[in-house]
Amino acid sequence: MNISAMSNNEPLLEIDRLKVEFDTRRGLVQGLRGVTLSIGRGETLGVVGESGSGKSVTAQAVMGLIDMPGRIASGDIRWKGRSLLGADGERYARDIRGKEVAMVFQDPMTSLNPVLRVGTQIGEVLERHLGMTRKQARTRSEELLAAVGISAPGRRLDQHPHEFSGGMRQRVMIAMAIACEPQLLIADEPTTALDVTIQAQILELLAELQQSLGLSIVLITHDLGVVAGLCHRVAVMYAGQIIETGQAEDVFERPAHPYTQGLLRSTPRLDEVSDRLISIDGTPPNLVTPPDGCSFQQRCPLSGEACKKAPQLAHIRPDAEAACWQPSTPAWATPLMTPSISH
Ligand SMILES: Nc1ncnc2c1ncn2[C@@H]1O[C@H](COP(=O)(O)OP(=O)(O)OP(=O)(O)O)[C@@H](O)[C@H]1O
Repeated sequence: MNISAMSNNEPLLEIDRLKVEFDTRRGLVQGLRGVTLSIGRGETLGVVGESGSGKSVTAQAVMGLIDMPGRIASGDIRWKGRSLLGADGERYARDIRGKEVAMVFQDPMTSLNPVLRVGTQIGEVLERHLGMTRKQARTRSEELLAAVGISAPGRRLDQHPHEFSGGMRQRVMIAMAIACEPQLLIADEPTTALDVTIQAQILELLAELQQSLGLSIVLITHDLGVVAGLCHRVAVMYAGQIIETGQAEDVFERPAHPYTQGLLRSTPRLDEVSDRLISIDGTPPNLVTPPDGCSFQQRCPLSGEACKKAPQLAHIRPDAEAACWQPSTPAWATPLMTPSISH
């Protein structure tokens, strides 16, 4: 399917009941246990959850970065309606990864080559993917550094990564990621390694780029504050599954899943003075032997008999879904719909 044949609100990326496993000495780790997600054009989706919930594996699967001992066990990943899996899909995926879909990682130092000048590294992307000459690539690299807010870009191109601060290195990574004018940028904890002021600047840059380039962004983070500032929609992950999803503002105002409520209680709010943050008791389940029923039941204050059966994501409001037998919201919030299975 080509772009012109697509309607504007058709999703760019669809992840469909994706299961990813890792064959380890501890046993078969079920990293993703049936993840379904879609991202529309110009949309920013926040993917949140505790460590080990499956956020990075979801991104890696889209980028084709699941290596041994991991494998995609079942499900599908589609870009503009076409699968990226299987022999045909792999060929298609090679054409779009790094070009139409690009990724930024948490630690730029692991992605940048320390011995090559920054200009050489950005230029290499432009020469390889866009067939530019060295001279064209140099001019474009300078424009890209300027676009991500790096001053004196011509001089900076001749420097090595260690001559840049952490925030500036992340800007370089963003410049490389947008070099081929992608439609989707996946950012995996892009600000976690940075201090708070620099974090805010990088998030502001992402928001600006989204506006100016019409980018869709998947922002992976464990920080709900980051999502609130930047994202239209949010997907909350727990133990390899999405347990709540909806418009970001809506989910933050009316979290329905007890896990989302716990995450929100453990996030500091600017408009509230609190002595102490409440953390969620307990630890996530072992993904070698996940529980039969709801994966949150051992930690859930509302857990009951029904939770011995696994809940599916179900509509709780027209625009929001939760995987919980007893979704609840604060008394002042819009009443919930009777759960109806949607997948
Ligand atoms: N290479 C691997 N080998 C074995 N297990 C893996 C591998 N990569 C991921 N996993 C497992 O898959 C699950 C999901 O991991 P993932 O890295 O996606 O979590 P995450 O939510 O991104 O956490 P973090 O915030 O710590 O990055 C975890 O149980 C993890 O141990």
